[in-house]
Amino acid sequence: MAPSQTLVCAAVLALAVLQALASDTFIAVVYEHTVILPRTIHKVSPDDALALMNRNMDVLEGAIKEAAQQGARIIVTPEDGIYGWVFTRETIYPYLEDIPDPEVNWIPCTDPTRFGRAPVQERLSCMARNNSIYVVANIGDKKPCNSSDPKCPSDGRYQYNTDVVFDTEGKLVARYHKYNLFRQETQFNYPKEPEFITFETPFGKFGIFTCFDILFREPAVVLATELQVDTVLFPTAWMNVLPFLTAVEFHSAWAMGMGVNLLSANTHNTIMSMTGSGLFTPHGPAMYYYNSKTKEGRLLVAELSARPRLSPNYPAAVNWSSYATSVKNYSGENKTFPGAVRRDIFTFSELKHKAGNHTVCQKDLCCHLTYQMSNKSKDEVYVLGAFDGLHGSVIKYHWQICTLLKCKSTDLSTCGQPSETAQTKFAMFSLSGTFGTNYVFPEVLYSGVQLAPGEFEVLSDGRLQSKNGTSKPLLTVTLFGRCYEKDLPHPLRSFLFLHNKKRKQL
Ligand SMILES: CC(C)(CO)[C@@H](O)C(=O)NCCC(=O)NCCS
Repeated sequence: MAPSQTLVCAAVLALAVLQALASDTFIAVVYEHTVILPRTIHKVSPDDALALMNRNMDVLEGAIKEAAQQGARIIVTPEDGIYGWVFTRETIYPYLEDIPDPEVNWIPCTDPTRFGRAPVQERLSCMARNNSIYVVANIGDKKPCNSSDPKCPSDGRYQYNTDVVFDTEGKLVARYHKYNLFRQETQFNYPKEPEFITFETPFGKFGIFTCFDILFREPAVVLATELQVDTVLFPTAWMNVLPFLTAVEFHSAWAMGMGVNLLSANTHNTIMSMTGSGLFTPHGPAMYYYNSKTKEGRLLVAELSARPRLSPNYPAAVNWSSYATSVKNYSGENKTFPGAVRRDIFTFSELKHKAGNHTVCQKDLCCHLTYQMSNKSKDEVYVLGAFDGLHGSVIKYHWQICTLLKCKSTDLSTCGQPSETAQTKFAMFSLSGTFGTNYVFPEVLYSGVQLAPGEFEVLSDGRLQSKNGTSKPLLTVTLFGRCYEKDLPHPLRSFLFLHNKKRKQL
């Protein structure tokens, strides 16, 4: 055979083998872990730090074994799941390890000292290897630097909030440094550039990012649209915020809006309002958990499609403004009034009747609603709301929101305040808006912060509508739009940079 023929044969063979190994579906697990927190805010010894991390890893090991027994190929554990979040730069230091670039081909379980002391990576690697399962965890990376690097912090090291993935042999296959740090995370540095981390498996192409990242373009949207991942791994420590940003509500909406699977493992801490994990698909949640009452974590198992993408050009396949720009405004006699959802001033219009059509507009956004309530209770008020503007006090990013919302009480000044329960079911709703973006996330939230799997759909003309009415009372139906190109530059990135430089000069 000519060399070129041999090459072709090898390629064909390799493809055949890959196809035989590839599966249409796979079982995945996310574990909502109640993190055991350090008992002191003071700096501890490396041994004490490891002891605390081992207590958390003891619990995670139980979850990993259980996941493997249930046939899962991959398990996701939460952000800050091994040591918590109450730290300064100094006090987190004993918890950190140097995490190498996965291209070094390292199995910590079989070669634990190759890159210095790394007991956490060793144990995670062994848990993956001994149970033949991909393990996804969140730990801290430290990278020494010196004055030859003008951005090197004064204490001589970078510290990163880091996701790691170990494959079924225990090999480190992915390392991701969190790009969009949340405000209190001063123990960590921002990476200089966003990282777009992916890896291939027989059950699809995976991407990874963490928590606050999900609200921004880089790396989250780029992974889904340009790098075309099938499933996103998402360790998080998410603090629920009603009405639009509870964990299960927004994370399920992101999976639908982007047309990918999202495996979201949240930390469980009811005092911090952290609960809500799930295995979310483009068609809705396969499994989810929200419990603000118990202290217990929860293992969630579901079988997912390995190739869930609806089309290669999703989400552009949905024209979010098509319907809304084609209809006339339902103006009528409806008065509008302003109301605050936290600091954002929405334009609201009360749904006074049992059924009807409404339009409200703010700036460039007009929202249309057609609805029918099953019962119109005197004790409850619903509004249609619109918001088009910058959200956030420190980090400012642009939202366009259309929402059907239950007010906290019958007093209209409470519209937009958090409300967890409702009594009114809807026989139908259809919500649309004149969005200036392709990135719109459809949320439906029922009383008790419950999702509505299979009970609503998004049409290609951008309408979010019920299929057969709502099986439970409704808290909110929301089209959550993000205009990434109108976001302001991140103020904290440069602030922390200058801050570190100044500390160095002192
Ligand atoms: C929901 C949201 C965004 C509202 O401002 C906020 O409550 C939230 O949970 N942000 C992400 C939190 C995060 O990155 N945690 C990791 C370190 S504690």
